[in-house]
Amino acid sequence: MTTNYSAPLPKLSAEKAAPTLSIILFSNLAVSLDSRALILFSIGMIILRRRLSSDLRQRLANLHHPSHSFSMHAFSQEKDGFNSETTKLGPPPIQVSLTESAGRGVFATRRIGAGELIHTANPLVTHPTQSGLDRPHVCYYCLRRLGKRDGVPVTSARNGGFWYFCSDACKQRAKVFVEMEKRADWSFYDEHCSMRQLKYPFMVKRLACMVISGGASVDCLDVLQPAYLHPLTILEMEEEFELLKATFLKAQIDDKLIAFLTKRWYTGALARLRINSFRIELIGGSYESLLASAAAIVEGEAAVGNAVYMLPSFYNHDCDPNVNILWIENADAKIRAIRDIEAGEELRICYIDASMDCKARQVLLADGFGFQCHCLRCKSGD
Ligand SMILES: C[S@@+](CC[C@H](N)C(=O)[O-])C[C@H]1O[C@@H](n2cnc3c(N)ncnc32)[C@H](O)[C@@H]1O
Repeated sequence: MTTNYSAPLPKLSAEKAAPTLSIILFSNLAVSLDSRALILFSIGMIILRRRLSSDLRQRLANLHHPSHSFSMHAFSQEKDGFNSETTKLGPPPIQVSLTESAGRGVFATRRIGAGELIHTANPLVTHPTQSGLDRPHVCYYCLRRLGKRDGVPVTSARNGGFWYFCSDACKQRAKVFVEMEKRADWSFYDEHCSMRQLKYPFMVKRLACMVISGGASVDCLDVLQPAYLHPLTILEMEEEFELLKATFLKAQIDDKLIAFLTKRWYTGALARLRINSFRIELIGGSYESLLASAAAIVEGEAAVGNAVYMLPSFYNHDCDPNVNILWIENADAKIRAIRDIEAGEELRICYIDASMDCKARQVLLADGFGFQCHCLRCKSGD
């Protein structure tokens, strides 16, 4: 992790803001009490305020302390992409804290056994690969493969094509971006990005549509670490930005709704997607989709799309990881321990193909993620 890291710290969760709210509520209640009760109440309030303000002071101090960390309980209070499976089981046994040299990382809060499902995560934004759009065989929302026996795909007319969904539920959920996509002619933007084989601009387009229709907050990716962008890359991104903005303007989307759409927002979103997005390769599902996956691998199209998540974005890399991330039948991620992990140990995934040799891994990590890997495997030259 680079020393000039400057990603913003996570915001206080609803739970952490609660003490301030309770002071206001108690103060209003005091108006209806008689004078004796009011004196007793006031003394109680002074004690309570002292306790609460020292609690708040401590929390603020923790935020600025180098060992700043936040538990998964704070995350599960937010709309961050956890699915019900995780919340039903309670907070996962991990916390995000600062590492010595790799920025923030994920640490075990208790011993985790080999094979244990640590947590699951739903994506914040997904997008199918280009081949999935040209010859639709994955759900436009959840990226599930559309096998013949998976039910008749629910389709929706699109400019010159169709959106394919695996179910009515996905079709409903996709409304937050599809309704906005339907209103515009994307031919220039899509062609520009497809010709350059770009994938992340499609995710930013989807995110922009979600923000406009109220399906995502404008700053939902801000907490993630941004990649360093070369000035020439920024220039190229600004060209894409102009096309995106022109598309919305041509579709006569209200100026107020697209006020957030600035060069800064666009490049900021891309900078975050570059190092935090996952390439989704499915490993299972129905017999039909297993066959479809096998056929796709033979054709060299193992990936069904890309997706970005909140919590999985905090996992650092190791060429010999102790955790892996799996996608069984759609873009919902499962994070599983590969071996036994002790309490306090950092959980790391492998960002790249671990079967490559040391030199190739080092080059890929430096070029793609901007860091030099010093993991034990790299140190041993393996
Ligand atoms: C997906 S983010 C991981 C979370 C990140 N550390 C943070 O604070 O948000 C990927 C970035 O983390 C840093 N990183 C991840 N693994 C690392 C490692 N093994 N050594 C140094 N930096 C690492 C790099 O800056 C990389 O671009």
